[in-house]
Amino acid sequence: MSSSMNKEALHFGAGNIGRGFIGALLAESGYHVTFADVVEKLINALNEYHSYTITILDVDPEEPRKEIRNVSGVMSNDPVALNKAIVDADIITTAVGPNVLRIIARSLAAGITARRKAGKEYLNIIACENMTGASSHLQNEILKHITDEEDKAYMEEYIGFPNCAVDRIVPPVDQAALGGNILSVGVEAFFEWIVEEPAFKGPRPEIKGMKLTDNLVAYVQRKLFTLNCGHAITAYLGYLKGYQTVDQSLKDRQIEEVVHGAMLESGAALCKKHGFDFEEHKKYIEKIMKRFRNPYIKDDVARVGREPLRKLGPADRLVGPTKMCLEYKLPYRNLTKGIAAALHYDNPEDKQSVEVQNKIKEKGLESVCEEVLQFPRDSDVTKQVIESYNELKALKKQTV
Ligand SMILES: NC(=O)c1ccc[n+]([C@@H]2O[C@H](COP(=O)([O-])OP(=O)(O)OC[C@H]3O[C@@H](n4cnc5c(N)ncnc54)[C@H](O)[C@@H]3O)[C@@H](O)[C@H]2O)c1
Ligand SMILES: O=P(O)(O)OC[C@@H](O)[C@@H](O)[C@H](O)[C@H](O)CO
Repeated sequence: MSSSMNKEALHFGAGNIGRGFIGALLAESGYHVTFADVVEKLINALNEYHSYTITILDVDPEEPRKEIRNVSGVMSNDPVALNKAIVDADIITTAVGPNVLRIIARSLAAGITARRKAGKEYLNIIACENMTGASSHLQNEILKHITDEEDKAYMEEYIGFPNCAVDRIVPPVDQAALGGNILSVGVEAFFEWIVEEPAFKGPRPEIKGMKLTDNLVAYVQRKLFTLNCGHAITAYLGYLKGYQTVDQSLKDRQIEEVVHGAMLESGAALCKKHGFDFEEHKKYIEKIMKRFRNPYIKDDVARVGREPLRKLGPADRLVGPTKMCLEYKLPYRNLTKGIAAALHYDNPEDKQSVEVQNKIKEKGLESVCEEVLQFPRDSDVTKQVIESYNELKALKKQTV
């Protein structure tokens, strides 16, 4: 550690979760937080103001606004400055999106070599992304750039990659309406950050609001297959029916029923797999429905539905719980409706949506189910997805 009075955190991604959640917890726990990002105006603002405001978008928040201080920025594509930040760091976190982990891995590998040469010891790198095993994935990506045996041994001994589950809804906000600047961020009051205890190397960091567990997979899947599953289905059905936001979409009874039904289906499988109590799990679902309906949060369905190819991946929020239902021979009718809605997601501004639509046109739906969802051809689950897809076509015609 740099010194007990001056702890250094480096956080990749000065976006919504970076500023609105992880960076803020680190700063409130006494770290000086350096944000690394590729957006120059964000980095310039961080270096000009060294602080920003968080507004709590909720009913009667205890503390409606918070000032986050002791922050600065570094361009992620400035190798010298970034390397110094990696060497100086006592902890590194990320919230850049799962696809960007591969990109930052090269700089992290160079920084790890530099730490070894500088005689630095323990460091933990926590990838705070909506993905099972995000930190382990980052570790593997970093290892692809580490060829020196000494560096490999150093990384094995000193660099920890605890996985985590990260939960707080941080939507895009109208910063002018919040009376702030480019750094201002609006968040719901709720937050949960659960980190894999056994994977830490060296002393555990003390971070306000960070909870430790030795059963992380259960918590990541509980969150991804419940909240993110319901969120994604709301977004895709909402988009299909012409709604702008999550709360608007859920006022539609047809959508609400499928979303709630899908979360109950994934819940039944999660309880079988991880031993959660079903009654407790139902309360967890109700709380999530309430969070989705938060009238102070206007979360765009295009943000929640972003990158459908990632969200349709075999271990992600839609196919992952469906496979779990298949494993335990449980119903999955609403989940397949959600998958079908994602396959309909046709937003020219989202590159992955365009890619999915082109794939369907070129190869046909059944091939896409096989290639993207990794469901076998002619299986019952593929048939259900196709059936729901065709039903939703009619819905699309009614509403457009
Ligand atoms: N917003 C939420 O409600 C929420 C909640 C929980 C988890 N997450 C997860 O957090 C992650 C980030 O989501 P977000 O909503 O904050 O997205 P965001 O787009 O607001 O932020 C991502 C940031 O990463 C930056 N970035 C891109 N490439 C980079 C690079 N090479 N180096 C450094 N920075 C780079 C972007 O410029 C952007 O500022 C995602 O994995 C998401 O699933 C989001
Ligand atoms: O960030 P994504 O694209 O994986 O998913 C979109 C939303 O579901 C997500 O950002 C939630 O708001 C968040 O996971 C709440 O904790």
